[in-house]
Amino acid sequence: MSAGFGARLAASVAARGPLCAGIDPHPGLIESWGLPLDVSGLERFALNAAEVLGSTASIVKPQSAFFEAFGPGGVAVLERVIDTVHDAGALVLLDVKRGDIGSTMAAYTAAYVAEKAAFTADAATVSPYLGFGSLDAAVASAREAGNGLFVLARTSNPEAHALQRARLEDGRTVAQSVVDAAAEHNAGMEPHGDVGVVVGATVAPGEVDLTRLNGPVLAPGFGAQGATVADLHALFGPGLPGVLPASSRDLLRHGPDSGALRRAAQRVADQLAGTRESGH
Ligand SMILES: O=C(O)c1cc(=O)[nH]c(=O)n1[C@@H]1O[C@H](COP(=O)(O)O)[C@@H](O)[C@H]1O
Repeated sequence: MSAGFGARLAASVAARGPLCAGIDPHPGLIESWGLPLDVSGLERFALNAAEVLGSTASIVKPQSAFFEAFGPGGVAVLERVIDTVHDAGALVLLDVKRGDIGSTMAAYTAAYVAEKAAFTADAATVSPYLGFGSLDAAVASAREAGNGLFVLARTSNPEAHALQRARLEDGRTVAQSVVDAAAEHNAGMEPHGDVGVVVGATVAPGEVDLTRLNGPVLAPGFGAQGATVADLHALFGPGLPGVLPASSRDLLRHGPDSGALRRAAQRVADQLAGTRESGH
């Protein structure tokens, strides 16, 4: 059996840095690459992006919604994207944000992260907002298969504030309770656990305490949603320990030229590694 997700992610980040490159084939982006708005255009867009970003970033996050929007043909393209990213040497975090009662979660788990799952991703995004316990079995079967989960805790969108900052009876915020539940699953794992959390790069510093998490933190909102490298440092600390800053549109707008897309991804990777000026 291959190493667990936490260990594979740590190795990939050590080799390539922490950038999580998103593949979000927005209709406007497909058209801006001069491609038709159909399954053939989606395929050329997404496979080109997968090849380039899969050879630059440590982990690539295809957003399933943009593939599902094209129907079964789009979903078939998503499957090829996963294979292409793997062939290029990166891990795949499939962004599906599933969340349901436990018995239904078992089917989503079989689709995405269990042993012999229908899609061969390394990890998937899930929502804990039917109660974190509804994800417990998914955590167990992902772990058994050597895969991971990223649980939404404090998301990057402004509509999330009221719900995720609300206080429980014990005084913790809802978002903090999600982080704490993930931490329980990760306790004692080395180099770190396989249950990540999502904390948007746009979130105000000090809102969420990640010190006990012992797992990866996906930080979308970096780039197109306005968060900068300086914001990441203010939020997560200077070394960005365990943090995977995620950017989709802000990278993809540099296509269709593969060289330009590769240079854009490398530039961001270098900024994150602190080898360049942070550029703002
Ligand atoms: O789970 C996610 O990836 C996610 C969580 C979150 O809090 N905010 C967020 O934007 N995302 C996803 O991250 C991507 C952001 O895309 P860009 O804004 O183009 O970089 C989209 O695929 C979103 O669905």
